[in-house]
Amino acid sequence: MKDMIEGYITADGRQIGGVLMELKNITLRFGGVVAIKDISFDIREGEIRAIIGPNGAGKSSMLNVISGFYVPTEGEVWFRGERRPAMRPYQVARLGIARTFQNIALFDGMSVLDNIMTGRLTLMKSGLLSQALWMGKAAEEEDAHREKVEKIIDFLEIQNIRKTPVGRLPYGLKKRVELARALAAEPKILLLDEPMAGMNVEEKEDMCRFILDVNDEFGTTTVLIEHDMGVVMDLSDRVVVMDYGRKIGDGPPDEVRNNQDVIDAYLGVAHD
Ligand SMILES: Nc1ncnc2c1ncn2[C@@H]1O[C@H](COP(=O)(O)OP(=O)(O)OP(=O)(O)O)[C@@H](O)[C@H]1O
Repeated sequence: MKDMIEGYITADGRQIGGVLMELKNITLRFGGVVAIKDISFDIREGEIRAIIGPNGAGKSSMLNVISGFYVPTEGEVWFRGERRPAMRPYQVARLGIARTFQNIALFDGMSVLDNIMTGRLTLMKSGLLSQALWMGKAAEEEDAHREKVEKIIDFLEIQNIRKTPVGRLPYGLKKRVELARALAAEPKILLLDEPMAGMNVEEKEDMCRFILDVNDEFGTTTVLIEHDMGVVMDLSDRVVVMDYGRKIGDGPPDEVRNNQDVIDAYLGVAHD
């Protein structure tokens, strides 16, 4: 039963909370190209929210608006009850929004552990200078960060590769390390840009399980773009459907699946 203020209980019995982020009448233009046209929707605490649509529909642009990387040409982004001003990416990271990318963005020469540690940089209080002047405190802080990171490593079952340079890992594991790094930032909202792209069936199953487990264990609000409809239908609580920059559907997977506009625009179209 849905309640606009308090949230709702999902079919599988999870409690979804109140509105965490609200996108209000978002329009985004790149010169003459209108990537997003007057779209509004919200993201609730604890929810897995998918954004789907054909190629060029505006999904990545929308993810970049949510992350704060793009400032919308028109419209407002509200986060935790306040209008979010234009911000620099590091300021957004401090607000608690972490993401993974369509193309993996990890440091190939660094170990899995060190890559994941970089996810905690925005949470670290002691910089280089304080480390030099006040070693004890900085070391203590680093221990605490390592402990958090080790927990995530255990949770995502990557203990056996923690010292391996990321460049040597197969694709599916790299994606899992990326997820681990995003989680290391303890995000309020986790943004996943095509987390299953390029994966085989087994890797997809693993990734699905981890996304659900993360949501279950940490209550992480998750927004994901995904092309694999099976994955979207299995994973998400609510789905926004975009086509040519417009929103043509918004609701639980079953509702969206039966929406004729969506069938015409997306489900009926062959996709890679
Ligand atoms: N930086 C940019 N400069 C100019 N046009 C852009 C830019 N980014 C996106 N666009 C245009 O905006 C529209 C939406 O693109 P976007 O990448 O958001 O779609 P998408 O749904 O994520 O596509 P895909 O599924 O192929 O990744 C497209 O017409 C694209 O060419």
